[in-house]
Amino acid sequence: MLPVVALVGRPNVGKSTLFNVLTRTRDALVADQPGLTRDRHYGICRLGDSPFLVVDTGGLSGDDEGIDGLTAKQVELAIAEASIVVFMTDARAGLMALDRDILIDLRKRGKPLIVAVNKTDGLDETTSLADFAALGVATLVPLAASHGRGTDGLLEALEPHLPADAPEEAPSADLGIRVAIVGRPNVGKSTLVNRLLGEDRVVVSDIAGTTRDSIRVPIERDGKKYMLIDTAGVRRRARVEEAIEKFSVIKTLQSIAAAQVVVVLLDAAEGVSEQDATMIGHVLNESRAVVIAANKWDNLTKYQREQCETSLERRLDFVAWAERVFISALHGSGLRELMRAVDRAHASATKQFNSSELNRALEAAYEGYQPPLVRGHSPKLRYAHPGGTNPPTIVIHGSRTKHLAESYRRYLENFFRKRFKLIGTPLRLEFRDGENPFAGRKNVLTEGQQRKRQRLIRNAKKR
Ligand SMILES: Nc1nc2c(ncn2[C@@H]2O[C@H](COP(=O)(O)OP(=O)(O)OP(=O)(O)O)[C@@H](O)[C@H]2O)c(=O)[nH]1
Ligand SMILES: Nc1nc2c(ncn2[C@@H]2O[C@H](COP(=O)(O)OP(=O)(O)OP(=O)(O)O)[C@@H](O)[C@H]2O)c(=O)[nH]1
Repeated sequence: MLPVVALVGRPNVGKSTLFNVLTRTRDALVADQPGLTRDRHYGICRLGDSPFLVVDTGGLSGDDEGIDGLTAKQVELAIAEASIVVFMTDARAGLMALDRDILIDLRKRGKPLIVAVNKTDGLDETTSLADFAALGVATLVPLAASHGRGTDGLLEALEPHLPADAPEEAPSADLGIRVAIVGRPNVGKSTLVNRLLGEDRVVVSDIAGTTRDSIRVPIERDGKKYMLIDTAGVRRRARVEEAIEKFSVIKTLQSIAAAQVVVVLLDAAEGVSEQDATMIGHVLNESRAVVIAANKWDNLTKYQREQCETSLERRLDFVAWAERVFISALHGSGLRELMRAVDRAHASATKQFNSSELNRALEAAYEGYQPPLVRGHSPKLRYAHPGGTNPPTIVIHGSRTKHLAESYRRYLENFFRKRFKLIGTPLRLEFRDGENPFAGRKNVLTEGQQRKRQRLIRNAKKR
Protein backbone atom coordinates (compact mmCIF):
# COMPACT_ATOMS: atom_id res chain seq x y z
CA MET A 1 0.00 0.00 0.00
CA LEU A 2 1.24 3.43 -0.83
CA PRO A 3 1.74 5.50 2.30
CA VAL A 4 -0.27 8.72 2.34
CA VAL A 5 0.90 12.27 3.06
CA ALA A 6 -1.93 14.77 3.59
CA LEU A 7 -1.37 18.48 2.95
CA VAL A 8 -3.57 20.59 5.20
CA GLY A 9 -3.78 24.33 5.77
CA ARG A 10 -5.73 27.55 5.39
CA PRO A 11 -6.67 28.64 1.87
CA ASN A 12 -3.95 30.38 -0.08
CA VAL A 13 -0.95 29.21 1.95
CA GLY A 14 0.44 27.42 -1.10
CA LYS A 15 -0.81 23.83 -0.81
CA SER A 16 -1.53 23.38 -4.51
CA THR A 17 1.79 24.96 -5.39
CA LEU A 18 3.63 22.46 -3.18
CA PHE A 19 1.47 19.61 -4.45
CA ASN A 20 2.41 20.47 -8.02
CA VAL A 21 6.09 20.63 -7.18
CA LEU A 22 5.99 17.27 -5.42
CA THR A 23 3.99 15.38 -8.06
CA ARG A 24 5.19 17.11 -11.22
CA THR A 25 7.44 14.36 -12.50
CA ARG A 26 4.64 11.85 -12.55
CA ASP A 27 2.60 13.61 -15.19
CA ALA A 28 4.83 12.92 -18.16
CA LEU A 29 2.80 10.19 -19.78
CA VAL A 30 -0.51 11.96 -19.75
CA ALA A 31 0.79 15.50 -20.01
CA ASP A 32 -0.70 16.19 -23.40
CA GLN A 33 -3.66 13.87 -23.62
CA PRO A 34 -6.53 16.00 -24.81
CA GLY A 35 -9.78 15.26 -23.04
CA LEU A 36 -8.17 13.78 -19.98
CA THR A 37 -9.39 15.16 -16.70
CA ARG A 38 -6.68 15.75 -14.16
CA ASP A 39 -7.15 15.29 -10.48
CA ARG A 40 -5.68 18.28 -8.72
CA HIS A 41 -5.89 16.64 -5.34
CA TYR A 42 -4.17 13.28 -5.57
CA GLY A 43 -0.73 12.63 -6.95
CA ILE A 44 2.18 10.29 -6.51
CA CYS A 45 5.60 11.44 -5.41
CA ARG A 46 8.78 9.46 -5.03
CA LEU A 47 11.32 9.41 -2.24
CA GLY A 48 14.22 7.50 -3.73
CA ASP A 49 12.52 4.42 -5.07
CA SER A 50 9.58 4.53 -2.71
CA PRO A 51 6.41 6.06 -4.00
CA PHE A 52 3.93 7.73 -1.71
CA LEU A 53 0.59 9.37 -2.26
CA VAL A 54 0.25 13.11 -1.74
CA VAL A 55 -3.24 14.44 -1.05
CA ASP A 56 -3.93 18.15 -1.29
CA THR A 57 -6.90 18.42 1.03
CA GLY A 58 -7.68 21.91 -0.21
CA GLY A 59 -11.01 21.97 1.54
CA LEU A 60 -10.15 21.92 5.22
CA SER A 61 -10.51 25.62 5.69
CA GLY A 62 -12.85 25.85 8.61
CA ASP A 63 -15.28 27.33 6.13
CA ASP A 64 -17.45 24.56 4.87
CA GLU A 65 -19.39 26.67 2.42
CA GLY A 66 -19.27 25.46 -1.12
CA ILE A 67 -17.72 22.16 -0.17
CA ASP A 68 -19.99 19.30 -0.97
CA GLY A 69 -20.34 16.44 1.43
CA LEU A 70 -18.34 14.03 -0.65
CA THR A 71 -15.30 16.32 -0.84
CA ALA A 72 -15.36 16.97 2.89
CA LYS A 73 -15.62 13.22 3.43
CA GLN A 74 -12.61 12.65 1.21
CA VAL A 75 -10.62 15.10 3.32
CA GLU A 76 -11.62 13.21 6.45
CA LEU A 77 -10.61 9.94 4.81
CA ALA A 78 -7.29 11.39 3.64
CA ILE A 79 -6.38 12.45 7.15
CA ALA A 80 -7.58 9.15 8.59
CA GLU A 81 -5.40 7.24 6.13
CA ALA A 82 -2.39 9.53 6.32
CA SER A 83 0.89 8.30 7.71
CA ILE A 84 1.74 11.91 8.35
CA VAL A 85 0.08 15.30 8.00
CA VAL A 86 1.94 18.28 6.60
CA PHE A 87 0.34 21.33 8.09
CA MET A 88 1.14 24.26 5.85
CA THR A 89 1.33 27.86 7.02
CA ASP A 90 2.22 31.18 5.42
CA ALA A 91 5.31 33.00 6.70
CA ARG A 92 4.11 36.27 5.20
CA ALA A 93 0.76 36.17 6.94
CA GLY A 94 2.34 34.91 10.17
CA LEU A 95 0.55 32.73 12.69
CA MET A 96 -3.21 33.21 12.38
CA ALA A 97 -6.08 32.23 14.66
CA LEU A 98 -7.37 29.82 12.03
CA ASP A 99 -3.97 28.08 12.00
CA ARG A 100 -4.36 27.41 15.70
CA ASP A 101 -7.90 26.11 15.20
CA ILE A 102 -6.86 23.74 12.46
CA LEU A 103 -3.97 22.51 14.54
CA ILE A 104 -6.23 21.78 17.52
CA ASP A 105 -8.42 19.76 15.19
CA LEU A 106 -5.44 17.90 13.71
CA ARG A 107 -3.98 17.09 17.13
CA LYS A 108 -7.21 15.27 18.03
CA ARG A 109 -6.57 12.85 15.21
CA GLY A 110 -3.27 11.76 16.67
CA LYS A 111 -1.31 11.76 13.43
CA PRO A 112 2.36 12.66 13.20
CA LEU A 113 2.63 16.31 12.16
CA ILE A 114 5.10 18.50 10.35
CA VAL A 115 4.63 22.23 10.08
CA ALA A 116 5.77 23.55 6.72
CA VAL A 117 6.26 27.30 6.82
CA ASN A 118 5.82 28.47 3.23
CA LYS A 119 6.56 31.71 1.40
CA THR A 120 9.83 32.23 3.24
CA ASP A 121 11.39 33.64 0.07
CA GLY A 122 12.86 37.06 0.76
CA LEU A 123 12.32 36.66 4.50
CA ASP A 124 14.69 35.78 7.28
CA GLU A 125 14.18 32.06 7.77
CA THR A 126 14.94 31.93 11.47
CA THR A 127 12.57 34.77 12.25
CA SER A 128 9.81 33.25 10.10
CA LEU A 129 10.10 29.90 11.82
CA ALA A 130 10.22 31.42 15.30
CA ASP A 131 6.70 32.76 14.90
CA PHE A 132 5.38 29.22 14.33
CA ALA A 133 7.39 27.61 17.10
CA ALA A 134 4.50 28.71 19.33
CA LEU A 135 2.44 25.92 17.78
CA GLY A 136 4.54 23.44 19.71
CA VAL A 137 5.13 21.06 16.80
CA ALA A 138 8.60 19.58 16.90
CA THR A 139 9.37 19.66 13.20
CA LEU A 140 9.24 23.00 11.40
CA VAL A 141 10.34 23.08 7.79
CA PRO A 142 10.90 26.32 5.86
CA LEU A 143 9.61 26.33 2.28
CA ALA A 144 9.35 28.56 -0.75
CA ALA A 145 7.13 26.30 -2.79
CA SER A 146 6.67 28.63 -5.74
CA HIS A 147 10.47 28.78 -6.07
CA GLY A 148 10.78 25.02 -5.63
CA ARG A 149 12.88 25.59 -2.50
CA GLY A 150 12.80 23.60 0.70
CA THR A 151 11.29 20.42 -0.70
CA ASP A 152 14.45 18.42 0.03
CA GLY A 153 14.19 19.40 3.67
CA LEU A 154 10.52 18.49 3.65
CA LEU A 155 11.17 15.05 2.12
CA GLU A 156 13.89 14.46 4.69
CA ALA A 157 11.46 15.25 7.48
CA LEU A 158 8.84 12.96 5.95
CA GLU A 159 11.08 9.98 5.41
CA PRO A 160 11.09 8.48 8.90
CA HIS A 161 7.29 8.57 8.93
CA LEU A 162 6.72 6.78 5.67
CA PRO A 163 6.49 3.02 6.10
CA ALA A 164 8.34 1.30 3.31
CA ASP A 165 5.95 0.04 0.68
CA ALA A 166 5.79 -3.73 0.67
CA PRO A 167 7.91 -5.00 -2.21
CA GLU A 168 5.82 -6.01 -5.19
CA GLU A 169 5.29 -9.72 -5.45
CA ALA A 170 7.60 -11.37 -7.91
CA PRO A 171 5.75 -11.61 -11.20
CA SER A 172 5.00 -15.22 -10.65
CA ALA A 173 2.58 -17.01 -12.92
CA ASP A 174 1.44 -19.03 -9.90
CA LEU A 175 -0.22 -16.05 -8.29
CA GLY A 176 -1.96 -14.89 -11.43
CA ILE A 177 -2.43 -11.48 -12.96
CA ARG A 178 -3.09 -8.80 -10.35
CA VAL A 179 -6.40 -7.19 -11.25
CA ALA A 180 -7.98 -4.19 -9.54
CA ILE A 181 -11.65 -3.42 -10.01
CA VAL A 182 -12.33 0.26 -9.50
CA GLY A 183 -15.33 2.48 -10.05
CA ARG A 184 -17.64 5.01 -8.51
CA PRO A 185 -19.88 4.03 -5.61
CA ASN A 186 -22.72 1.77 -6.62
CA VAL A 187 -21.49 0.80 -10.09
CA GLY A 188 -21.46 -2.85 -9.06
CA LYS A 189 -17.92 -3.59 -7.85
CA SER A 190 -19.01 -5.89 -5.01
CA THR A 191 -21.45 -7.67 -7.26
CA LEU A 192 -18.74 -8.26 -9.85
CA VAL A 193 -16.16 -9.44 -7.33
CA ASN A 194 -18.63 -11.82 -5.75
CA ARG A 195 -19.71 -13.08 -9.14
CA LEU A 196 -16.11 -13.72 -10.14
CA LEU A 197 -15.50 -15.49 -6.84
CA GLY A 198 -18.33 -17.85 -7.59
CA GLU A 199 -21.43 -18.55 -5.60
CA ASP A 200 -19.88 -21.16 -3.39
CA ARG A 201 -17.08 -19.06 -2.03
CA VAL A 202 -17.21 -17.64 1.44
CA VAL A 203 -17.10 -13.90 1.11
CA VAL A 204 -14.87 -12.05 3.50
CA SER A 205 -17.28 -9.82 5.35
CA ASP A 206 -16.71 -6.29 6.48
CA ILE A 207 -13.26 -4.78 6.28
CA ALA A 208 -14.16 -1.54 8.06
CA GLY A 209 -11.29 -0.45 10.21
CA THR A 210 -8.60 -2.22 8.28
CA THR A 211 -7.61 1.05 6.74
CA ARG A 212 -4.13 0.09 5.66
CA ASP A 213 -4.82 -3.34 4.29
CA SER A 214 -6.07 -4.37 0.97
CA ILE A 215 -7.49 -7.77 0.47
CA ARG A 216 -6.12 -10.04 -2.20
CA VAL A 217 -8.43 -12.68 -3.45
CA PRO A 218 -7.13 -15.47 -5.64
CA ILE A 219 -9.63 -16.63 -8.24
CA GLU A 220 -9.57 -19.03 -11.12
CA ARG A 221 -11.54 -18.58 -14.33
CA ASP A 222 -11.39 -20.89 -17.30
CA GLY A 223 -8.30 -22.53 -15.84
CA LYS A 224 -6.42 -19.25 -15.45
CA LYS A 225 -5.39 -17.67 -12.18
CA TYR A 226 -5.92 -14.07 -11.16
CA MET A 227 -5.36 -12.15 -7.98
CA LEU A 228 -8.14 -9.68 -7.39
CA ILE A 229 -6.91 -6.68 -5.50
CA ASP A 230 -9.83 -5.51 -3.60
CA THR A 231 -10.25 -2.57 -1.31
CA ALA A 232 -13.98 -2.24 -1.44
CA GLY A 233 -15.57 -5.04 -3.36
CA VAL A 234 -15.19 -7.99 -1.05
CA ARG A 235 -17.48 -7.15 1.75
CA ARG A 236 -21.04 -7.16 2.78
CA ARG A 237 -23.03 -5.05 0.40
CA ALA A 238 -23.56 -1.76 2.12
CA ARG A 239 -26.54 0.49 1.79
CA VAL A 240 -26.03 3.14 -0.85
CA GLU A 241 -25.50 6.01 1.56
CA GLU A 242 -22.95 4.06 3.52
CA ALA A 243 -21.28 3.07 0.30
CA ILE A 244 -20.81 6.69 -0.69
CA GLU A 245 -19.33 7.44 2.69
CA LYS A 246 -16.92 4.59 2.32
CA PHE A 247 -15.84 5.39 -1.20
CA SER A 248 -12.23 6.37 -0.90
CA VAL A 249 -10.20 7.87 -3.71
CA ILE A 250 -7.09 6.88 -1.76
CA LYS A 251 -8.05 3.23 -1.67
CA THR A 252 -8.84 3.35 -5.36
CA LEU A 253 -5.41 4.80 -6.06
CA GLN A 254 -3.73 2.22 -3.86
CA SER A 255 -5.49 -0.58 -5.74
CA ILE A 256 -4.41 0.91 -9.05
CA ALA A 257 -0.81 1.13 -7.86
CA ALA A 258 -0.84 -2.51 -6.71
CA ALA A 259 -2.47 -3.90 -9.87
CA GLN A 260 -1.13 -4.97 -13.22
CA VAL A 261 -4.45 -4.57 -14.99
CA VAL A 262 -7.19 -2.19 -13.84
CA VAL A 263 -10.82 -2.84 -14.67
CA VAL A 264 -12.67 0.48 -14.61
CA LEU A 265 -16.30 -0.27 -14.01
CA LEU A 266 -18.91 2.19 -15.28
CA ASP A 267 -22.64 2.30 -14.89
CA ALA A 268 -23.83 1.84 -18.46
CA ALA A 269 -27.06 3.72 -17.81
CA GLU A 270 -25.13 6.80 -16.78
CA GLY A 271 -22.44 6.74 -19.44
CA VAL A 272 -19.00 8.16 -18.71
CA SER A 273 -19.00 10.68 -15.86
CA GLU A 274 -16.35 13.22 -14.95
CA GLN A 275 -15.31 11.05 -12.04
CA ASP A 276 -14.92 8.01 -14.32
CA ALA A 277 -12.65 9.98 -16.65
CA THR A 278 -10.59 11.21 -13.69
CA MET A 279 -10.20 7.67 -12.44
CA ILE A 280 -8.95 6.55 -15.85
CA GLY A 281 -6.55 9.49 -15.72
CA HIS A 282 -5.10 8.02 -12.53
CA VAL A 283 -4.71 4.64 -14.19
CA LEU A 284 -2.77 6.28 -17.01
CA ASN A 285 -0.65 8.27 -14.59
CA GLU A 286 0.42 4.95 -13.13
CA SER A 287 0.91 3.51 -16.64
CA ARG A 288 -1.31 0.56 -15.89
CA ALA A 289 -3.09 -1.61 -18.42
CA VAL A 290 -6.82 -0.96 -18.43
CA VAL A 291 -10.11 -2.52 -19.45
CA ILE A 292 -13.30 -0.45 -19.47
CA ALA A 293 -16.35 -2.42 -18.41
CA ALA A 294 -19.82 -0.96 -18.78
CA ASN A 295 -21.93 -2.73 -16.18
CA LYS A 296 -25.68 -3.18 -15.72
CA TRP A 297 -26.03 -3.79 -19.46
CA ASP A 298 -29.02 -6.03 -18.69
CA ASN A 299 -30.94 -3.01 -17.49
CA LEU A 300 -30.76 -1.00 -20.69
CA THR A 301 -33.05 -0.45 -23.65
CA LYS A 302 -31.63 -0.54 -27.16
CA TYR A 303 -31.63 3.26 -27.25
CA GLN A 304 -29.77 3.47 -23.93
CA ARG A 305 -27.18 1.02 -25.15
CA GLU A 306 -26.49 3.19 -28.17
CA GLN A 307 -26.27 6.22 -25.90
CA CYS A 308 -23.73 4.43 -23.74
CA GLU A 309 -21.60 3.42 -26.71
CA THR A 310 -21.58 6.98 -28.01
CA SER A 311 -20.61 8.30 -24.58
CA LEU A 312 -17.72 5.82 -24.36
CA GLU A 313 -16.51 6.82 -27.78
CA ARG A 314 -16.71 10.57 -27.22
CA ARG A 315 -15.51 10.92 -23.68
CA LEU A 316 -12.84 8.27 -23.66
CA ASP A 317 -11.09 9.04 -26.92
CA PHE A 318 -7.85 9.52 -24.96
CA VAL A 319 -7.91 5.79 -24.21
CA ALA A 320 -9.17 4.65 -27.59
CA TRP A 321 -6.72 1.74 -27.24
CA ALA A 322 -8.50 0.31 -24.19
CA GLU A 323 -10.96 -2.49 -24.75
CA ARG A 324 -14.57 -1.89 -23.85
CA VAL A 325 -16.71 -4.74 -22.63
CA PHE A 326 -20.40 -4.70 -21.80
CA ILE A 327 -21.33 -6.81 -18.84
CA SER A 328 -23.94 -7.65 -16.31
CA ALA A 329 -22.28 -8.45 -13.02
CA LEU A 330 -25.70 -9.31 -11.64
CA HIS A 331 -26.48 -11.96 -14.23
CA GLY A 332 -22.89 -12.92 -14.93
CA SER A 333 -22.99 -12.11 -18.62
CA GLY A 334 -19.94 -10.79 -20.47
CA LEU A 335 -17.56 -11.94 -17.76
CA ARG A 336 -15.66 -14.34 -19.98
CA GLU A 337 -15.09 -11.54 -22.47
CA LEU A 338 -14.03 -9.28 -19.59
CA MET A 339 -11.38 -11.72 -18.39
CA ARG A 340 -10.16 -12.32 -21.95
CA ALA A 341 -9.74 -8.56 -22.29
CA VAL A 342 -7.78 -8.55 -19.02
CA ASP A 343 -5.53 -11.30 -20.43
CA ARG A 344 -4.95 -9.39 -23.65
CA ALA A 345 -4.18 -6.16 -21.81
CA HIS A 346 -1.71 -7.97 -19.58
CA ALA A 347 -0.05 -9.72 -22.51
CA SER A 348 0.34 -6.37 -24.27
CA ALA A 349 1.67 -4.63 -21.16
CA THR A 350 4.36 -7.25 -20.73
CA LYS A 351 5.19 -7.58 -24.42
CA GLN A 352 8.92 -7.94 -24.99
CA PHE A 353 10.12 -6.41 -28.24
CA ASN A 354 13.35 -7.26 -29.92
CA SER A 355 15.48 -4.65 -31.59
CA SER A 356 15.28 -6.00 -35.10
CA GLU A 357 11.48 -6.10 -35.21
CA LEU A 358 11.40 -2.60 -33.75
CA ASN A 359 13.79 -1.34 -36.39
CA ARG A 360 11.82 -2.93 -39.17
CA ALA A 361 8.68 -1.33 -37.79
CA LEU A 362 10.35 2.06 -37.43
CA GLU A 363 11.59 1.83 -40.99
CA ALA A 364 8.14 0.96 -42.29
CA ALA A 365 6.58 3.78 -40.29
CA TYR A 366 9.17 6.24 -41.56
CA GLU A 367 8.67 5.15 -45.13
CA GLY A 368 4.92 5.42 -44.81
CA TYR A 369 5.02 8.99 -43.61
CA GLN A 370 7.97 11.19 -42.78
CA PRO A 371 8.06 13.73 -39.98
CA PRO A 372 6.90 17.10 -41.26
CA LEU A 373 9.25 20.07 -41.02
CA VAL A 374 8.71 22.01 -37.84
CA ARG A 375 9.97 25.60 -37.94
CA GLY A 376 12.42 24.63 -40.63
CA HIS A 377 13.75 21.62 -38.70
CA SER A 378 13.57 18.17 -40.10
CA PRO A 379 13.70 15.60 -37.31
CA LYS A 380 15.38 12.29 -38.11
CA LEU A 381 14.62 8.92 -36.60
CA ARG A 382 17.44 6.41 -36.93
CA TYR A 383 16.99 3.33 -34.85
CA ALA A 384 14.90 1.90 -32.07
CA HIS A 385 15.43 -0.49 -29.21
CA PRO A 386 13.25 -1.88 -26.43
CA GLY A 387 13.11 0.13 -23.22
CA GLY A 388 11.17 -2.18 -20.92
CA THR A 389 7.69 -3.38 -20.13
CA ASN A 390 4.76 -2.24 -17.99
CA PRO A 391 4.17 -0.15 -19.98
CA PRO A 392 5.93 -1.42 -23.06
CA THR A 393 8.51 1.18 -23.97
CA ILE A 394 10.25 1.86 -27.27
CA VAL A 395 13.35 4.03 -27.31
CA ILE A 396 13.90 5.83 -30.60
CA HIS A 397 17.21 7.44 -31.40
CA GLY A 398 17.50 10.23 -33.90
CA SER A 399 18.19 13.91 -34.16
CA ARG A 400 16.11 17.01 -33.47
CA THR A 401 13.46 14.73 -32.05
CA LYS A 402 12.21 17.51 -29.81
CA HIS A 403 10.89 19.10 -32.98
CA LEU A 404 8.74 16.06 -33.75
CA ALA A 405 5.17 17.22 -34.16
CA GLU A 406 2.71 15.82 -31.63
CA SER A 407 0.70 14.45 -34.54
CA TYR A 408 3.73 12.49 -35.71
CA ARG A 409 4.29 11.02 -32.25
CA ARG A 410 0.67 9.88 -32.32
CA TYR A 411 1.14 8.45 -35.80
CA LEU A 412 4.14 6.44 -34.60
CA GLU A 413 2.33 5.27 -31.51
CA ASN A 414 -0.63 4.07 -33.55
CA PHE A 415 1.66 2.45 -36.07
CA PHE A 416 3.50 0.48 -33.38
CA ARG A 417 0.25 -0.42 -31.67
CA LYS A 418 -1.15 -1.87 -34.84
CA ARG A 419 2.02 -3.62 -35.86
CA PHE A 420 2.53 -5.32 -32.50
CA LYS A 421 -1.17 -5.75 -31.77
CA LEU A 422 -0.90 -3.84 -28.51
CA ILE A 423 -4.25 -3.47 -26.87
CA GLY A 424 -5.28 -2.22 -23.48
CA THR A 425 -1.93 -0.85 -22.40
CA PRO A 426 -0.29 2.55 -22.53
CA LEU A 427 2.69 2.54 -24.88
CA ARG A 428 5.63 4.76 -24.09
CA LEU A 429 7.81 6.18 -26.82
CA GLU A 430 11.06 7.74 -25.66
CA PHE A 431 13.06 9.88 -28.04
CA ARG A 432 16.78 10.39 -27.71
CA ASP A 433 19.07 12.52 -29.77
CA GLY A 434 22.56 11.75 -30.98
CA GLU A 435 23.31 8.52 -29.21
CA ASN A 436 24.87 5.49 -30.73
CA PRO A 437 23.28 2.28 -29.50
CA PHE A 438 26.52 0.42 -30.08
CA ALA A 439 28.70 2.86 -28.15
CA GLY A 440 30.20 1.45 -25.01
CA ARG A 441 29.41 -2.14 -25.95
CA LYS A 442 32.39 -4.23 -25.10
CA ASN A 443 31.25 -7.69 -26.09
CA VAL A 444 32.23 -9.00 -29.47
CA LEU A 445 29.43 -9.07 -32.01
CA THR A 446 28.56 -12.28 -33.79
CA GLU A 447 28.67 -12.29 -37.57
CA GLY A 448 24.92 -11.93 -37.80
CA GLN A 449 24.96 -9.01 -35.38
CA GLN A 450 27.74 -7.36 -37.38
CA ARG A 451 25.71 -7.66 -40.57
CA LYS A 452 22.72 -6.23 -38.78
CA ARG A 453 24.80 -3.40 -37.45
CA GLN A 454 26.11 -2.62 -40.94
CA ARG A 455 22.58 -2.63 -42.27
CA LEU A 456 21.37 -0.34 -39.51
CA ILE A 457 24.19 2.09 -40.12
CA ARG A 458 23.57 2.03 -43.89
CA ASN A 459 19.90 2.68 -43.36
CA ALA A 460 20.60 5.42 -40.89
CA LYS A 461 22.93 7.10 -43.41
CA LYS A 462 20.34 6.84 -46.15
CA ARG A 463 17.96 8.91 -44.07
N1 LIG B 1 5.92 34.37 -2.33
C1 LIG B 1 5.47 33.14 -2.41
N2 LIG B 1 4.22 32.92 -2.86
C2 LIG B 1 3.79 31.66 -2.92
C3 LIG B 1 4.60 30.55 -2.54
N3 LIG B 1 3.90 29.41 -2.70
C4 LIG B 1 2.69 29.78 -3.19
N4 LIG B 1 2.62 31.12 -3.32
C5 LIG B 1 1.49 31.90 -3.83
O1 LIG B 1 0.41 31.81 -2.93
C6 LIG B 1 -0.84 31.82 -3.62
C7 LIG B 1 -1.70 30.63 -3.16
O2 LIG B 1 -1.08 29.43 -3.55
P1 LIG B 1 -1.90 28.07 -3.72
O3 LIG B 1 -0.91 27.03 -3.95
O4 LIG B 1 -3.01 28.26 -4.66
O5 LIG B 1 -2.52 27.97 -2.25
P2 LIG B 1 -3.49 26.87 -1.66
O6 LIG B 1 -3.10 26.70 -0.25
O7 LIG B 1 -3.52 25.67 -2.50
O8 LIG B 1 -4.87 27.60 -1.73
P3 LIG B 1 -6.34 26.94 -1.70
O9 LIG B 1 -6.47 26.14 -2.96
O10 LIG B 1 -7.22 28.16 -1.68
O11 LIG B 1 -6.45 26.12 -0.47
C8 LIG B 1 -0.49 31.79 -5.08
O12 LIG B 1 -0.60 33.09 -5.58
C9 LIG B 1 0.95 31.32 -5.12
O13 LIG B 1 1.65 31.82 -6.23
C10 LIG B 1 5.94 30.84 -2.06
O14 LIG B 1 6.71 29.95 -1.74
N5 LIG B 1 6.30 32.13 -2.02
N1 LIG C 1 -29.37 -4.45 -13.12
C1 LIG C 1 -28.16 -4.63 -12.62
N2 LIG C 1 -27.87 -4.22 -11.37
C2 LIG C 1 -26.63 -4.40 -10.88
C3 LIG C 1 -25.62 -5.00 -11.67
N3 LIG C 1 -24.49 -5.05 -10.93
C4 LIG C 1 -24.79 -4.50 -9.74
N4 LIG C 1 -26.08 -4.11 -9.71
C5 LIG C 1 -26.79 -3.48 -8.58
O1 LIG C 1 -26.21 -2.21 -8.31
C6 LIG C 1 -26.23 -1.96 -6.89
C7 LIG C 1 -24.84 -1.64 -6.40
O2 LIG C 1 -24.02 -2.77 -6.54
P1 LIG C 1 -22.72 -2.99 -5.67
O3 LIG C 1 -22.08 -4.22 -6.16
O4 LIG C 1 -23.02 -2.87 -4.23
O5 LIG C 1 -21.91 -1.72 -6.11
P2 LIG C 1 -20.46 -1.26 -5.62
O6 LIG C 1 -19.80 -0.62 -6.77
O7 LIG C 1 -19.74 -2.34 -4.94
O8 LIG C 1 -20.86 -0.15 -4.62
P3 LIG C 1 -20.02 0.45 -3.40
O9 LIG C 1 -20.29 -0.48 -2.27
O10 LIG C 1 -20.68 1.75 -3.29
O11 LIG C 1 -18.60 0.56 -3.76
C8 LIG C 1 -26.81 -3.19 -6.24
O12 LIG C 1 -28.17 -2.96 -6.01
C9 LIG C 1 -26.63 -4.27 -7.30
O13 LIG C 1 -27.58 -5.29 -7.23
C10 LIG C 1 -25.95 -5.43 -12.99
O14 LIG C 1 -25.14 -5.97 -13.74
N5 LIG C 1 -27.23 -5.21 -13.41
